[in-house]
Amino acid sequence: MNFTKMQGAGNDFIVIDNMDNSIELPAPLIEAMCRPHFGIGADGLILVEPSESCDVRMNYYNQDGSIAEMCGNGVRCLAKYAADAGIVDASKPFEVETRAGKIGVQVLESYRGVSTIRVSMGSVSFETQEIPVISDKTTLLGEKIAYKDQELIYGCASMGNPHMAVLVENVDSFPIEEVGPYFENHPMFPNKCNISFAEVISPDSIAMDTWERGVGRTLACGTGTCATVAVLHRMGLVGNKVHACLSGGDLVIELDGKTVFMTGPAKVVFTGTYEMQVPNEEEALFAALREL
Ligand SMILES: N[C@@H](CCC[C@H](N)C(=O)O)C(=O)O
Repeated sequence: MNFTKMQGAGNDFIVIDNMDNSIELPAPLIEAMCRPHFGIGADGLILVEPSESCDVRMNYYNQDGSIAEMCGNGVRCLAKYAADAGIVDASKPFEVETRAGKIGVQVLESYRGVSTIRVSMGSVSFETQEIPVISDKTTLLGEKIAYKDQELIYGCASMGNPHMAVLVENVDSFPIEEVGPYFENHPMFPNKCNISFAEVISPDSIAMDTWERGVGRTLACGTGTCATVAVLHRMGLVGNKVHACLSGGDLVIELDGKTVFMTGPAKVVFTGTYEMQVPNEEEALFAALREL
């Protein structure tokens, strides 16, 4: 199977052309392809598909093979792929269909293989029912929650997928690997949750990292950054244009009412062919074949 490996701010994806709708990938096969060291290795897998309502469709899967409604860094990579392959005319803005709705995309510039892409990410929602998060309250913004002997301040938001933003004093020393999975699988989140840890540096600058649902710690999360900036803005901690410094790169987030815009990079890393019959992956392959 031919694929293109791409990354946006260090969040990496296997991108596969499915414009003829001929490819259906069972979850165990996606997991095998994304598995670091044994597979191609990626945080997620994107099938580039035709759309009836937009210029192109993003069919997104997490590293563990689970479906996600939306991926911010992934949509920039898909946009670059579609532009480079001539699937869309990138000289003007275009639209991408996702499970979270229509996303507006504009390729701002391409320089030395890196495209800078501005994405209209749609509306943020703070409604607990929409996120979803189980609570008596209609929104959770600036709430306190206990973790072991600590009291953490957090807020929740949806960018089509669920997010919890936790305020931390120092993102580099915070035990993300421990706290991330605890909240990802917390009973308050019926669909699990992406957990971002944010340090406010100034009203227009934050440092953050995300523990992603279905993946683990990643170098950047686009929807997580949008949700976190929106939560921090509602808590009065940042303005409406914020520079986010993530482990894998930087994103700029702008808020216009409830609409969120994200600007960041997208790059092709390499192209290749995935050999399906690798001995170490026999079990995953058999499981995948059983599902076909
Ligand atoms: N990396 C992404 C988010 C991918 C989906 C997420 N793990 C989920 O399950 O919702 C991004 O850049 O937004």
